[in-house]
Amino acid sequence: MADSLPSEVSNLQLDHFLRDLRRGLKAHLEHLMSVMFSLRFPDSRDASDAGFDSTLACRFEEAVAGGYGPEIEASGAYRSLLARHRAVHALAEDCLARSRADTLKPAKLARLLRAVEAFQDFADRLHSNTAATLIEVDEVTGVFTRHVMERELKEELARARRGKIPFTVAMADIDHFKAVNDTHGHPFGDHVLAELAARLTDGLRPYDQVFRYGGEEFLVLLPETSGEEARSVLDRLRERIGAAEIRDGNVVATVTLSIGVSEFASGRSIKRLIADADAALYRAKQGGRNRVELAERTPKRRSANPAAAGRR
Ligand SMILES: Nc1nc2c(ncn2[C@@H]2O[C@H](COP(=O)(O)OP(=O)(O)OP(=O)(O)O)[C@@H](O)[C@H]2O)c(=O)[nH]1
Repeated sequence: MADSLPSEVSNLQLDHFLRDLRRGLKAHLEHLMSVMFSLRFPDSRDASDAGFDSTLACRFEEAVAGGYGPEIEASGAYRSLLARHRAVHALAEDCLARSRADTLKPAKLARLLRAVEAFQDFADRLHSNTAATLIEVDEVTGVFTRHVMERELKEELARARRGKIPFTVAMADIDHFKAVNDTHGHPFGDHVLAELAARLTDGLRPYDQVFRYGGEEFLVLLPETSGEEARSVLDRLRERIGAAEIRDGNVVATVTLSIGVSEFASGRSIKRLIADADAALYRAKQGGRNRVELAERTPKRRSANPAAAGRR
């Protein structure tokens, strides 16, 4: 899909593109469902063997038709795919509206292409095969694992170096998550992780990426974004997340996030970028949690004062 969209597009082409996107999603979800069934029922040959009934198939059809009801039960991967699709779709609709009003800028279209590529990449990975899927997509939250993160960061770094475009990474860590597990149990804790991953994905642009970094920690990659911009976007998102309940049956909780943000600067390695985001996250925790801290810009060269450089 992404490859076939030229840089100069007509409204008709965009209309077709949107239709393809919907069709593409349907195919992706059908595939995904079969993967999920083979994961859940490894011994059965097909879905009917495993007692896969039409209720779920109907819900699936509804989801594909665009009525993503909150009642749709879904794994983290499924929800993540829907969240990503919604975001790509909204961006595509926006491009179409702008194109009709003659205000569609090439940069916006380039972002749409990027978002579609990221969406397809995610969907393809889910479908590729079970073993790869388990390595690349986190089972609990449905977002990419560190395995994919490392490759994506390398690519972003190369892109930034080529085009001198800024990008930013953020480390987001759930506050007092141990208490959530201790109070409500581990399964609810898993639900919180999945919900937060979906809310982060939903609240960001479709070409931003959320990865599960470890336990209750997520790494967010924001291409073409300065540290200041990322800070303000993530601060608004942090506020929204902290104000919304997370519910699973009768169990309800609210959780907050502490976030450390670090902008790429030339000469910095990925390791350093992450370490800076981590240090900023530590400051956010120390400062009382439920806040966003921006890493200070590190000098390009080694500081003339080694003691100062060593403190970071
Ligand atoms: N349910 C669930 N819990 C997890 C998972 N991975 C890590 N955890 C839990 O995350 C908790 C992390 O606890 P701590 O490192 O003490 O951090 P915290 O309680 O969030 O406190 P602060 O980060 O200092 O605000 C531990 O209770 C882990 O068991 C997971 O996949 N599922």
